[in-house]
Amino acid sequence: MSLESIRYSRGSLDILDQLLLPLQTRYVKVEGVEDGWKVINKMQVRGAPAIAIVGCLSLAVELEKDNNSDKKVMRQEIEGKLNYLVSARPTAVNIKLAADELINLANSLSADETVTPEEFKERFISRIEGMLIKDIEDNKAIGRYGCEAILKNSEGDGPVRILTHCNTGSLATAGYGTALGVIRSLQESKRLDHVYCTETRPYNQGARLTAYELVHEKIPSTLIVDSVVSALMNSRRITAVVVGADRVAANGDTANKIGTYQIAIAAKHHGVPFYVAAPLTSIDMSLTSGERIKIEERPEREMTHVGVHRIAAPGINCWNPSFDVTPAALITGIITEKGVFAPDKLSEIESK
Ligand SMILES: CSC[C@H]1O[C@H](OP(=O)(O)O)[C@H](O)[C@@H]1O
Repeated sequence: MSLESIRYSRGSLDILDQLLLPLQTRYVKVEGVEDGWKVINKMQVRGAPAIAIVGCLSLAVELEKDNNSDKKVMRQEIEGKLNYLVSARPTAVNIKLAADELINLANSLSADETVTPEEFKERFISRIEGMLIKDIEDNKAIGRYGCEAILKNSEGDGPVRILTHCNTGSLATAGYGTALGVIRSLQESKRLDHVYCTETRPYNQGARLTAYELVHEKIPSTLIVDSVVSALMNSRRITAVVVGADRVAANGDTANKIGTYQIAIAAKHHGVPFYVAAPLTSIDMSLTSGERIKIEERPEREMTHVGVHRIAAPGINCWNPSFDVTPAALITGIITEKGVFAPDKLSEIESK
């Protein structure tokens, strides 16, 4: 059973505070959209799919308590709250796509005179609840397709070694994970020899979260410092790199956790296949290339301190981009719930 980052029932939402992991397991109650924005912006919950799901669920719990009976007012408030939630973190596209879908739903429910205010709320909240279930189903499909592709692409039928970056597991999604879902599928197929996970400075998603998930499930793994990646590829046979995504542009350029780009360069140099695992909700076909992806810059304190302890010299300037963009040319395949696609073939997904 993988870790539960989101606890939801109609009218009630609690999230696992990932800033406290792995030393403390504490859930934080989310009573509405204000709370939703805060837990996303502070990165108490993080990961592109989880951000979208928690943001929308925070609206669902708020709407469940709302006794408003004017559909037009509800529609207007929903649009404003969703646009507010999207502003919590700019790079991941999932919450923007979810907001667009829900605003369209609210518009059609409001315009349909046969729909009562009670039905409006019920159908709107049910759509959001469906996202929670669909994300897990999508991740299981990503896991299967990714496992199949890596085994097909590897030499012989021996066990494989995977390198991953950041956290893309149950703590970044509704469950099972994207890149970590591929790793789980390889483990279930008994073809996984070893996983190497990077620390992923400065938030340490790898050291604190991915390592936590891997140890929790007894998956054979080793933690490495971010700067060891090239030395690892040079000294160990790495079968493939599998990472997640926050926003994939139409040409396959992919924004992901800072450090992903240089791992892709090292993989190219060492002839290691480099896969991005992401649901369709992470693909932004409105962007022609990765140049237009907004890269979030986070507070320098996340670099200069570990907890309350300062580790960087006072007064030094800091630059703390939270993501970088890996060009499509460095990506072997994009693993989605519809299958694995070459980066320049994303437009074919719709027809699958
Ligand atoms: C399921 S992939 C999620 C994606 O989000 C992470 O970023 P953050 O921890 O800042 O939300 C990282 O880029 C992962 O690949």
